Amino acid sequence: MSKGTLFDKVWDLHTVSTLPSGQTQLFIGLHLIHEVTSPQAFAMLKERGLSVLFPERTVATVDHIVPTENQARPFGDSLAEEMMQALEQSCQTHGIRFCNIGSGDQGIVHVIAPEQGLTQPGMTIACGDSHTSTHGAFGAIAFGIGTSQVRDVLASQTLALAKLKVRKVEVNGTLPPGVYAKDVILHIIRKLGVKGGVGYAYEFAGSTFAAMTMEERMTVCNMAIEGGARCGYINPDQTTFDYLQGRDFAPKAADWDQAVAWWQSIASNADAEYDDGVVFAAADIEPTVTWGITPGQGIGISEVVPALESLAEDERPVAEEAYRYMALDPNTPIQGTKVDVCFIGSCTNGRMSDLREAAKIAQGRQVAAGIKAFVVPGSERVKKAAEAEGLHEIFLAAGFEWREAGCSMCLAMNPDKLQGNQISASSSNRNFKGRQGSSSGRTLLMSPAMVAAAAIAGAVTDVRQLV
Ligand SMILES: CC(C)[C@H](C(=O)O)[C@@H](O)C(=O)O
Ligand code: SF4
Repeated sequence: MSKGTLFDKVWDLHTVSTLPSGQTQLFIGLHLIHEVTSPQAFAMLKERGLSVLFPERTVATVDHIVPTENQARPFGDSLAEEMMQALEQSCQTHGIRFCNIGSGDQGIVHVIAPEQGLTQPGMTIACGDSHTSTHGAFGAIAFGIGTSQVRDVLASQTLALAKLKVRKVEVNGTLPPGVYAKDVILHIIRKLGVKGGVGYAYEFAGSTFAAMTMEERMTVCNMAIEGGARCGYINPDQTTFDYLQGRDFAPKAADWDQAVAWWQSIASNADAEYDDGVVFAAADIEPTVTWGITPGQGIGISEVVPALESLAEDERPVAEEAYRYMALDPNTPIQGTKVDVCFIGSCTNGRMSDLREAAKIAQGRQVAAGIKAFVVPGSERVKKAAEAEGLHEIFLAAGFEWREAGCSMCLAMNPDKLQGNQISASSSNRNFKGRQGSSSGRTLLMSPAMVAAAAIAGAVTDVRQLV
């Protein structure tokens, strides 16, 4: 087992007891909830006559079902309206802060907690959502949980968990222009596999991550789960502290210095021992695009869809399934693949810097004829900040639609859906079959700048020609 890592330190500090099962009873510092995975948990609580133990440690938002065009209540979709009402009611009953639509604080759960300064180094954070790994960017141990565990956290602020092993995933070097954090994580998942991280926490280390902004680090940690790692993290440093200082829920005055000292102390020791380690070079990473039906089926923009023979034996069945579903042929270039829809948003890439990079590509150019391109800010705050900077005007002038904040076509639990077998270029994190709202819809994952480039060209294109 690893020793002296941030993961070990934070885990040990939050251990309440060792259960007879051998599992750890772990204290959860921050519990984030949304409308999809909480209603049943609240219902289970009610059945047992239990209350929420620490309502002040729970924060709620609504994101998945939010319409990004017409937000008038009741929502057009009665199921969405029902989920919304259930969450509003539960928050009211239990005294939980709810970042509701129009509050100025609403947005995707993994966007709002960091931007409000709720996510801090050394915390344990849980949410009924797999992409909770995002918060690890701050040096928190953050992971997704199921509905019955949401119930457990509501009732006890603790969880019964088995400790993970720690793999150090090192990337060194400077990213070339046109290569982004998204490409780094798609590259890592491609190399280590979508199941490669099962049983592990990924510690992302090395000069490439050290040079990244917090938003870039969030993009990386967000997709740790797509590589099978339940959580991913980056040791807190000056970049982390600078991001946090002055945010609503960040420590203030004398508490700040004390907090920084503590945050520094929980970073992995120089001589920490890991269960495993891998090293990659930033120079080897190209703008990366998925061609298949798992986030691990990615290739560099200059590569061809891999031939079956070039793949490991255990990757072949899903590759064959992917050729059929995606209607893409092995040995053909991914560049030039025609797209129908271009989606910029999600908890992976719906933050300010993502919109800025996409806007740089869109500026002074036009979305190709017949392409539906739209931008969905990750939160109301992101939307407001982007508008203050005039980004919406750049997008609108280029022919993109500019929407309200939410998960939108990342998962299409709202009205934003692909039709038939449309292909989308998407800045989100999952390209599973049917993921974007049509059972035959197809998804190509890439960075937001690459999505903008695809919108302009009407096909998958190398953003490096446009930067
Ligand atoms: C709805 C929710 C449970 C789900 C998740 O856990 O990740 C969703 O956010 C997703 O991205 O598929
Ligand atoms: S944006 Fe997508 S990945 Fe993120 S929480 Fe929403 S549905 Fe899940």
